[in-house]
Amino acid sequence: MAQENSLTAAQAGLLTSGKTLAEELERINQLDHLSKDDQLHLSGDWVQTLVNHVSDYVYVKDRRHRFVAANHQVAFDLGFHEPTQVIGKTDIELHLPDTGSKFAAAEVAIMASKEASIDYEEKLILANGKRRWLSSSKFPVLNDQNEVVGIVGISRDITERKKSDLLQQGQNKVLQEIANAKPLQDVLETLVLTIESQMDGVVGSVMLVTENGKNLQAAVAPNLPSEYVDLCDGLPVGPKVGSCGTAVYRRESVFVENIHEDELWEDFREAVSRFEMRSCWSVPFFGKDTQVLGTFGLYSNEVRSPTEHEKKLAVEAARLASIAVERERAEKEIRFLASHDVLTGLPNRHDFKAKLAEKIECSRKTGDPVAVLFVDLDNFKFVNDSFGHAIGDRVLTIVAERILSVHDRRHQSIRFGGDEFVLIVEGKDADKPALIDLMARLKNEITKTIRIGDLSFHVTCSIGAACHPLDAENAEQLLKNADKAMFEAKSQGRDGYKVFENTRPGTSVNRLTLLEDMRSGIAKGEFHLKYQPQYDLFTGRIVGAEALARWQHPVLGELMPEQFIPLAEDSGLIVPLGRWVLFEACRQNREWQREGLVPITIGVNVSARQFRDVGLITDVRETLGRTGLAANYLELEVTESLLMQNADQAVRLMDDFRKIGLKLAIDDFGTGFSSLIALKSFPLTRLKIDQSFIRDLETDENDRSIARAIISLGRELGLNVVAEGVETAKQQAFLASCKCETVQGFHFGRPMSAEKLGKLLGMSLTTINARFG
Ligand SMILES: Nc1nc2c(ncn2[C@@H]2O[C@H](COP(=O)(O)O[C@H]3[C@@H](O)[C@H](n4cnc5c(=O)[nH]c(N)nc54)O[C@@H]3COP(=O)(O)O)[C@@H](O)[C@H]2O)c(=O)[nH]1
Repeated sequence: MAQENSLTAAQAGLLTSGKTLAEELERINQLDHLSKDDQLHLSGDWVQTLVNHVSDYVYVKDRRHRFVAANHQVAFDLGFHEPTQVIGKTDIELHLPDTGSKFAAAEVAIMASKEASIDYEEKLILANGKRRWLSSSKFPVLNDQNEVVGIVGISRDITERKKSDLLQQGQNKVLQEIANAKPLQDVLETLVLTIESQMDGVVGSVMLVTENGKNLQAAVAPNLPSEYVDLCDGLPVGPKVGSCGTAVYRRESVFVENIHEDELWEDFREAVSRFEMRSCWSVPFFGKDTQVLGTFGLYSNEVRSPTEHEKKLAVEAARLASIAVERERAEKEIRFLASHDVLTGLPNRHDFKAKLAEKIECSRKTGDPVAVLFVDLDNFKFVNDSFGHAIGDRVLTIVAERILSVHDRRHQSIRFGGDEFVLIVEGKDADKPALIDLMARLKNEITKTIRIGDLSFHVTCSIGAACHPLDAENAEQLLKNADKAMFEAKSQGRDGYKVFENTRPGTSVNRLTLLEDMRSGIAKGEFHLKYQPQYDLFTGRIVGAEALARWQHPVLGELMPEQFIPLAEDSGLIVPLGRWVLFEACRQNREWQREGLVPITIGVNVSARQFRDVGLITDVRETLGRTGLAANYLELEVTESLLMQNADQAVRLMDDFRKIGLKLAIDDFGTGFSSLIALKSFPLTRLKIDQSFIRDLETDENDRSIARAIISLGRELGLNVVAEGVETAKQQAFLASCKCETVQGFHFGRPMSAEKLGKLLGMSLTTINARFG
């Protein structure tokens, strides 16, 4: 008995601590002396005692779900004082309808199956709106006939654990969504819902700060009334703009306990009076650069401050919001960088064809034309070489800005490559007359003076346009044709514009094809030289000839330098082509000499790209060596602008050429910007007056003055002066009156074959010099 009693007592939790085993046994032995009544109490009520003191809910319900027995915890949490107050009632009567029905449904299933349900989760919302999660185990109670008479159950409140799980899951979900690059809205919504799951009667929102830092924009507020969200959207940031606007302004958390009384809400009190929220707590969040990105707001329907736990949650939420926003911005930045040119900020050629194809598709439906404009800066390398890449970059930025200003950003402008820009023009502006007007405006704007620091200069450009459906069916063709038109504009002397003309189908010039043709054409010997004679104006003798390249294209026929030299210069092919010209001109000149003809100087044009090529001096030396031509019969013609690109280097190279004994002529003199001081330092032998001053000599007094000045300047500097482009006897007479020594032009002879010039050189002076009579 003592044994039984001791077990019963131990089970009832009466084994007291701090006693030795012997003492305990002695104490239990004494229980024998208890009264029968006490013994009854101890043996019967221990269950009741236990049940009433556990924090779990313990209950028995009959077949109709009415409480038959319940412990104190059930009664208290349902708002009663005594368990007897719940007896006879059902969950549907005791809980909100939804919660009550869910309990009943689960118990119906247990009774029907006669199977216990162990440790399953139940969620309930209490009458005060608070949420609870229970872990319940319910057992069917069977009578002797094995019929269900009710259930007995025990439920444990696992709300805290559940919230902690939900928080953990929510945080993981947010981080996963960030890692998976989910849209920002989705991530922020998960975040808000996660935080809301932790608090009763509280809803959240995320407001973002606009790019200019001056306003708030509602990002997400899934459980706030949409009218309220609309009210907040666009609010300014300021010292007294509710909780959020002020938190951003102060760059610190703002916890407003009562929005109906706090002065920060004074200006919005009336507007928010129709909504339920009573307090608002806002925690701003920051980017890595310490700039405020937005704020995490919590609204409670009670007048109160947040608990310490709630504050921590809001701060954690703000931290996650900042990660999400920063990630989104970084991604936007990456996307922007992938599709835009960093220097000018314009879209780059990425996706260009797809975009153009889309516009063409659209134009097919609407019937409106689409045009492509190809803008290419002329001699942009000159800018880079002369002023350095930093200035070159600045020029490109200025050009991009100018392009945008011309059409007021109405058309998509793309930086297509180094110094190439492409515009997609839509609607009425894509009609040909409007296109021409647009190109003229673009050209005028781009060529305006550029001022960077102390520098002041111009860049010119060549523009081509092609239009869908007139000139091309698809995006690729449209771009190609605009490029061709641009190339035509370049070929016609640069600084111009051209609309595509499909006059010679199959034979029109395509830059890329032409480039390939040129590469193979050099190897196949498709190039030849023509020679234009230069005469001594007083003796009538041929004293020199200028070698001028021609290309016998297998399909296009004979091409003039203007049709291929710019492309050769841009592509670098001018170096091998120039090497061939140099060799051929020297070889031919030496051959005339071997034939016993009067020795003359042969002039060879050298472009800027060749001049920069470190191998030029070696090429010249080798050419002279291989052909056997004496250096004083070779003259290199360089342009004024070429010399000025890098005057110091030019002087050094020219000195080297002079040391070999070469002659050096400055071509197109008068069109560039060489200063007289610079001119003095170049070891030149000859000035060639540009054709543009000769053309109008008869009518233009200014041109006459310039020509006269150049001739006298040359004389002063001890240089021979050649007037080129002489077409009339009057021009010849004027030049003679100025004592210009040498002339070249159609009036005396067009560029001709080597054979023809050889014959001229072999003729007697009287025959050939009729014009000098
Ligand atoms: N780097 C290289 N440039 C070259 C080479 N071969 C030619 N060129 C350059 O191409 C430009 C055009 O040359 P071309 O079409 O041959 O024209 C020359 C003459 O035909 C023309 N000319 C001569 N006299 C007259 C005239 O009385 N009237 C008139 N309208 N044109 C005339 O002028 C061109 C020669 O000019 P210039 O070179 O300035 O002396 C030309 O600029 C060549 O430089 C090459 O191999 N490499």
